[in-house]
Amino acid sequence: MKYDLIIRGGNVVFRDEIRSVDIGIKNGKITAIAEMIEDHALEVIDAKGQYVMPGMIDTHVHICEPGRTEWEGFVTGTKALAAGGTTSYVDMPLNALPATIDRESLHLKIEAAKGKNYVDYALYGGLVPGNQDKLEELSDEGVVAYKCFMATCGSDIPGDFSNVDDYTLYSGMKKLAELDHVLSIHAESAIITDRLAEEMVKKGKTTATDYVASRPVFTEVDAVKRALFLAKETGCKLHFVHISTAEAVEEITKAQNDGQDVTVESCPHYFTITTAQFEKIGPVAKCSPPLRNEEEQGKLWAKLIEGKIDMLTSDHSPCPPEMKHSDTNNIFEVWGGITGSQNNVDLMFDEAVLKRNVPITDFVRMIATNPAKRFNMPTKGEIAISKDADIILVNANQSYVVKKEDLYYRHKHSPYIGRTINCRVTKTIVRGNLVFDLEKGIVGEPVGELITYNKKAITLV
Ligand SMILES: NC(=O)NC(NC(N)=O)C(=O)[O-]
Ligand SMILES: [Zn+2]
Ligand SMILES: [Zn+2]
Repeated sequence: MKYDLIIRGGNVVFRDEIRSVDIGIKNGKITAIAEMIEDHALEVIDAKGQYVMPGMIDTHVHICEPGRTEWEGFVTGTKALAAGGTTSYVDMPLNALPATIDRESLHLKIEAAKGKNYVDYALYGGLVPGNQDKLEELSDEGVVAYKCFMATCGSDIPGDFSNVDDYTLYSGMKKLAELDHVLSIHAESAIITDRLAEEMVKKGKTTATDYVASRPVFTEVDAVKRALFLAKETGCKLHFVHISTAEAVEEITKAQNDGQDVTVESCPHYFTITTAQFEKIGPVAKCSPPLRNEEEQGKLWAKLIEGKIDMLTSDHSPCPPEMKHSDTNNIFEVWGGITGSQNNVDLMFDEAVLKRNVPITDFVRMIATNPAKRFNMPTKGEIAISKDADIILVNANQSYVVKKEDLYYRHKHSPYIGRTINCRVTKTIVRGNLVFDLEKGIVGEPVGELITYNKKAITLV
């Protein structure tokens, strides 16, 4: 048989246009794109009336396995990703125990992940105080990028992740510039936000709005500017994770225009939940940087519409429900992190494309093409001949309400429960394998494979 699978008659989203064509797939790759593929295939999917696009590459996911599998594991986490239209993700180096900060911990991650992923996955290495001499071995083992925190994220648990001091940030950047790797940064000023939080709690101000006020816009902008300055000094490539303010995006755009190699991501929650809504929804919507007010959110939307946001990610940072509970209703005491990866594609397609007329080609650039480019996945991110057949079908005329029982997460809480979304991912295909079908749910075995990027091997070739 010439093809294993043919996807027929969908509105296929290419780099710069949408065309109604058939896609032929053989051995996990796209091998034909034509108005009409005459041949037969083992399987045929009728995509008429639906958008056919590259699956999302969610480059910001915290799977907490090994060590904190009770928060989220590979099986549950990647079922949620598959059901939401993600075909590859990058796992963050923190929230598992140990954190992924050297060869040994990376090997533990790789072992723990084997045979449990429903979608393809790549790994981040961490930059933390004291591990500068481990960055190279992480690169040799195939991490696709590095991650550090400028905000406080320390815990006393041995093996856990910690944030960088300025020296670590500087010297880490120097080393990563040498290794020619991207450093991703959680950019918030640790010193200022920690002190503001302390003051709030002392005054008994412990609501969601008080929490947001303890992490003002300028604390994100300040950290972004400092990181950009050090990156200029060291020549390090940067990526800013979960940026929540237009002002920070502006600083990043300026640096890009100045020739700095820097990219920026933001997440669905910053576009869809305001501070006032956070106050109503409660702790499940707590994250850092925090959810902003309506005016800030509007400015961030303007940046997305202008094309200044390179990519969208979930920052899926799950935890057990008890960690989202405070007996005294003190928001500062609960876990900061949103469980949201199952609603990346549908929610943002609805809000950006259907409601705000963002071109679908721009949307696909943000969810797939740009992340593949930035995080070194040359076989992914586009519907084109010889690329991996990582494909999703989206029905733009199918509304649904997010229900707890439809979520695949280990812990079925999410700020989007009860929300109506006006489109739906109906099928997710990873390298030619159907892994999610709206009618059947998750199908088949966990086919996800590890994506590695070995800089040394590539330069030697
Ligand atoms: N430890 C975390 O997972 N933190 C995450 N938490 C958020 N975003 O609230 C993050 O990425 O910063
Ligand atoms: Zn973060
Ligand atoms: Zn995160």
